Amino acid sequence: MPSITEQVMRDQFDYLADAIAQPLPDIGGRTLVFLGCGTSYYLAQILAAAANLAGRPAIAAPSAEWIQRPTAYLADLTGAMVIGLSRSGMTTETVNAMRMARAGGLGTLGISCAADSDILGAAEHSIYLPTDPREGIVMTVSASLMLLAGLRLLGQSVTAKDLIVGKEVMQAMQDSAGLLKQGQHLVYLGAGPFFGLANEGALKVQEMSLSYAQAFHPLEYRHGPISLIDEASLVTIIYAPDSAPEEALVAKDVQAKGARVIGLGGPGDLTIPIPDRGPVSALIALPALQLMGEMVALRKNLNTETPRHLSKVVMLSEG
Ligand SMILES: N[C@@H]1[C@@H](O)[C@H](O)[C@@H](COP(=O)(O)O)O[C@@H]1O
Repeated sequence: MPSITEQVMRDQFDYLADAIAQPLPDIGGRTLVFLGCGTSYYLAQILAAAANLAGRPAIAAPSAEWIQRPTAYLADLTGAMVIGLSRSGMTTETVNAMRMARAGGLGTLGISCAADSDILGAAEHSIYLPTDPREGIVMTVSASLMLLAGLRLLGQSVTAKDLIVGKEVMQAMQDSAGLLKQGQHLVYLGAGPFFGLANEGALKVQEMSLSYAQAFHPLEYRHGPISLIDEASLVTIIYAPDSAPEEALVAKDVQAKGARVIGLGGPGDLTIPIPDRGPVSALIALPALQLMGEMVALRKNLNTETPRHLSKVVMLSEG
């Protein structure tokens, strides 16, 4: 019988189908600042890249960084719209960043999966995305829901077909079971909008399976980190269609040094085809990376319902 975490991952497509046509606020033409913590920050990275690719200036920053030093990220804040992502809507740094932005006269939009949460109350505009109540500490369906809403906000249309393909890609990830081994060094590589996705793949497998994982831009990996590659390495590459030939060379390079490769949208020991849907491909691939985290955890006999040292919300105590 699948674990609850796996069941929630598999059922996420029903929640996504419900959210696919949800009305969203108009965010105008301002510079966008996407903020979040943990998974929500990595979604921010994907969305900022997607916005820039669509001709819309945007940055992503961890909420805590934005509170402390916004001008280290954006010199001129005039007219910016700050978009805070938070499943719980209660993460202290993200809520405070939203309050600070609003007090400073910036536009604010909160995206959350918790109705009546602080972030939704703090922002001028809000998007509430009902999520699966069975979702545990590790964020899965909510991450996909916030990514879906963010992509749609940027004018990307996500279709029912995209969700079907996402389900197929997740199913295909099952075939990676033969590549998973104890004590593996896990690496996730992705370019452009897929860099945030690589970060999220690495975070997921760390949270779920207590495995050491790293994420890099594909061609950056050869500039030092490749020294760690050996027979115990499993490298997952989310191929960007416009740089896939170069990324395939990285795959060959790490394979020659003993690593096995999972290629999402490109060559590897296991290749999982992904259609070229621009940044929407990040949403198509996300559930598969979540499933991979669960598969690695199961191999280590870990229960992902109770991940070590983690809680669903991290709040900084007062004083
Ligand atoms: N362990 C969780 C992470 O998994 C999550 O990504 C982060 C952001 O949570 P939220 O989106 O609710 O702000 O909080 C905690 O750190």
